[in-house]
Amino acid sequence: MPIITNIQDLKRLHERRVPRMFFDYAESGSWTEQTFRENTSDFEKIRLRQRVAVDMTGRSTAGQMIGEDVSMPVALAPVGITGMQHADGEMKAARAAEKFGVPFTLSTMSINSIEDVAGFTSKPFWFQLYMMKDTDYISRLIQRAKDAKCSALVITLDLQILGQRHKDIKNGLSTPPKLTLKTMANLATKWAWGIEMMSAKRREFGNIVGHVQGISDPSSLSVWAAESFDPTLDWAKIAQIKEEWGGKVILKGILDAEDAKMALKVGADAIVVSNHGGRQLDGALSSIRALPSILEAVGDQIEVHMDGGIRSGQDVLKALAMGAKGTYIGRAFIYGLGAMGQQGVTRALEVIHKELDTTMALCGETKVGDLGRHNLLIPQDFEGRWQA
Ligand SMILES: Cc1cc2nc3c(=O)[nH]c(=O)nc-3n(C[C@H](O)[C@H](O)[C@H](O)COP(=O)(O)O)c2cc1C
Ligand SMILES: O=C(O)C(=O)c1ccccc1
Repeated sequence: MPIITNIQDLKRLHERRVPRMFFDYAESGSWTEQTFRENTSDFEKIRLRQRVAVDMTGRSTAGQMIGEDVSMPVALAPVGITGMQHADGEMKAARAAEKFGVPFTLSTMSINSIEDVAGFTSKPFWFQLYMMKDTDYISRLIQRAKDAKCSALVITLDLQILGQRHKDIKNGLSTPPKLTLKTMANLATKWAWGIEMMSAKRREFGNIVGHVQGISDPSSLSVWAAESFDPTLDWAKIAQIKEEWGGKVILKGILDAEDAKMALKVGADAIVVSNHGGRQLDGALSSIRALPSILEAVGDQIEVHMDGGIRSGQDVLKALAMGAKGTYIGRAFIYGLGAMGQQGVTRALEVIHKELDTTMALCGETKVGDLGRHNLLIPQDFEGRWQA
């Protein structure tokens, strides 16, 4: 087994193992990919304050997210068609998260169903909901998530239509995928992935089986999303869904202080400051740059989480020190899954945990709860350079 010391190692193995179509799908941002790039490059602009001669024994990364104990405040983000990166990828990622003591979020767009994941794990996971036009179908999904004892509903608000991702169109990514000669030639070189995929329990969208009907062009992911998702989604509907669910609600995809205030008003338990990993509105602020104004607006009244661009434990530390109470990783765990299945997700979590712990020690801190702005050196123009 290769020696893996960082997330980039897993990314390289992922790219080698998984068909181009699915690697590109995971890696892509929308349009020019500016927001996607800045999600990571803006983390680099923040520097850390080194402190010395502080007793660094007894360190712990443990904390809580929405009242649930976590071994570190890093949840697995909902990622669509995770099961195409590795057979039964959602089940494997959920189990890795459970063993590590961090939350797993199952996407509506998963290959494994809610029931598949519930049957494979013993702790409650979180379910991510996309609001679709078919309200009966949404009600059934909510009931299934309740039956599976999911402990939070994560409602994603930033994808009622799909941002354009050039590579997905060129690669013919759709349901089912368009098998061009180029795609076939590439698939032929990914035989290890193919052989393993034949053992999958599920080979179709587990949560949305039977829901892909009456679409004018089912061969395009964006046409499918545009025709299935509810474009009339508004705060009143979000309040209704919250009522129907009756449990904890996390609103994901908030990037503006005004929207954060609306989330507070509908009574969400937490929000996720997120631009969908730079896959939706290209040109939007990076998540880490959007975070301070949102914390200022609602940070003392609601739990604020963030995702986007986290590729290391140092990034996690920066987000927490900035004031986020929790973080999520998307691609960082997908690289691990694509590279080595469950073991790879575990490795991604281990890498991030180690980096977080070491960085904490070198910053003179022993508890994640003690992290704060005092640990960071933030350039003067980092905030407030873009005024509405
Ligand atoms: C391949 C891929 C698929 C995604 N699918 C979903 C999804 O189904 N639902 C959702 O709410 N977010 C989805 N996201 C967004 C992630 O939940 C998360 O916001 C993002 O990946 C964070 O950025 P990062 O990848 O830089 O960590 C997806 C992201 C990626 C990369
Ligand atoms: O790719 C995504 O980011 C995503 O959330 C999605 C949306 C529709 C279908 C599959 C995935």
